[in-house]
Amino acid sequence: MKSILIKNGRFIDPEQSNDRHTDIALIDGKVAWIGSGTLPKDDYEIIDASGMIVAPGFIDLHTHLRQPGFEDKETIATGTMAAARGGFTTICAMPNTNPPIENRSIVDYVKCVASSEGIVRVLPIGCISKGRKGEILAELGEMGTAGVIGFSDDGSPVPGARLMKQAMEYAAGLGLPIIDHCEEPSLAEGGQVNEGIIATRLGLAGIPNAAEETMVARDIALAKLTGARIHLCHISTKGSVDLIRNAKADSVQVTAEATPHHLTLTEERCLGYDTNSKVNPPLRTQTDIDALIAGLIDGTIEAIATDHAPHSENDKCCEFALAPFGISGLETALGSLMKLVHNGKIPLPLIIEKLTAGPARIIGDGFGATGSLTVGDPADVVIFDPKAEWTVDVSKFASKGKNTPLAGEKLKGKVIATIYHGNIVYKEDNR
Ligand SMILES: NC(=O)N[C@@H](CC(=O)O)C(=O)O
Repeated sequence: MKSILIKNGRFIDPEQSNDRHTDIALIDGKVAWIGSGTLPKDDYEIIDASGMIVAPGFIDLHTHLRQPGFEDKETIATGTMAAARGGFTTICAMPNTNPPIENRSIVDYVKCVASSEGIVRVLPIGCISKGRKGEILAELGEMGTAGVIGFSDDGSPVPGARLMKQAMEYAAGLGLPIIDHCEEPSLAEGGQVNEGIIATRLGLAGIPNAAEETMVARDIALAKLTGARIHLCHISTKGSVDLIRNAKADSVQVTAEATPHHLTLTEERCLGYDTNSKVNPPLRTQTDIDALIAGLIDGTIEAIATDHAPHSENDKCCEFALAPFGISGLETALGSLMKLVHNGKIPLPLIIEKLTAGPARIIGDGFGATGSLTVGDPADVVIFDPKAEWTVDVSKFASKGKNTPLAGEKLKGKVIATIYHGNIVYKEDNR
């Protein structure tokens, strides 16, 4: 492995409150030197990061890798390549695969394929219930021993409060979080887009805010009762942000994530019946976006996670009501989020924190994702140009999922290189 010297970049590491121009040396897969004292002598590959941001590699708490079972949509190989192109060095793999990640052997399978075919760190998440059916608990204890970072039936809620309570009790005993897809099924059933005037104009059934908020409220109550740690996935409504803020004030152990699409796109995106705008939870309103942004700023929401949900072109090429939910998000995350920086809504260091230190704290120690760059840390680094403009060309995606409503859109902010454990796993052409 060749040592790397990153020169002249603006180094932003929110965990260390670092924001300064400095050089960084990476040796043997670790951060070896940051700017002060004598640079260790070595035969470095030099990366000139003038005008660029140098930050800890991004961490995605919510990625659908689809393997095993849905390799036509994505594989661990293609999903980790997409992650690298998006600046992510750690991704957490959701268990709605086939078979689902519901016991030790499937956790081992994902880890094994990730170590041989993946190019960034993959941390599996185990199911809460067997078959994600919400009926009986999955093998939480053995999956905990096998190294999952938490438990989730993501893609489906856990409808029964009693089972969720039991899951929380077990997860708390294992010191792991419940990673919660909050959706009240009887309210969401049949819904295609956000409930409101746009759904009416489209003639599609709506999914009300309350479908999410009812479950957020229930699971906050259960977390308070059990003392468990819960992490709420893809929060999309103002009401959810308010509930989480109040729960934190009440010392409930709750954390939350928002996605780049829920932070930047409104329900109007669905007006052309573009199935690539169909996502669960649905794109909401500007009021919700403003509340999510306020939640990021005041710490109610700790992380930005992509909910990368790749689907094949065949799956999405159909009537809106028949299309699966999901947006392919790893490769457009940074460019989308930079809109919020360029229009003054969120400062750049805060966006970086929500992609690094924020998710790292939720994962916790012992999984290798530090979300920070101090000497001795794994050399997981992203280098990006905050001003580079580019057009989203899905034919260039590494992901098999070309399903993004941003196809053809101009974004400003581009990953130039991603380094995982001291290896360059992505570098833009001609750099
Ligand atoms: N977020 C999505 O729109 N889709 C997810 C699952 C889900 O949460 O519905 C997927 O796995 O495709």
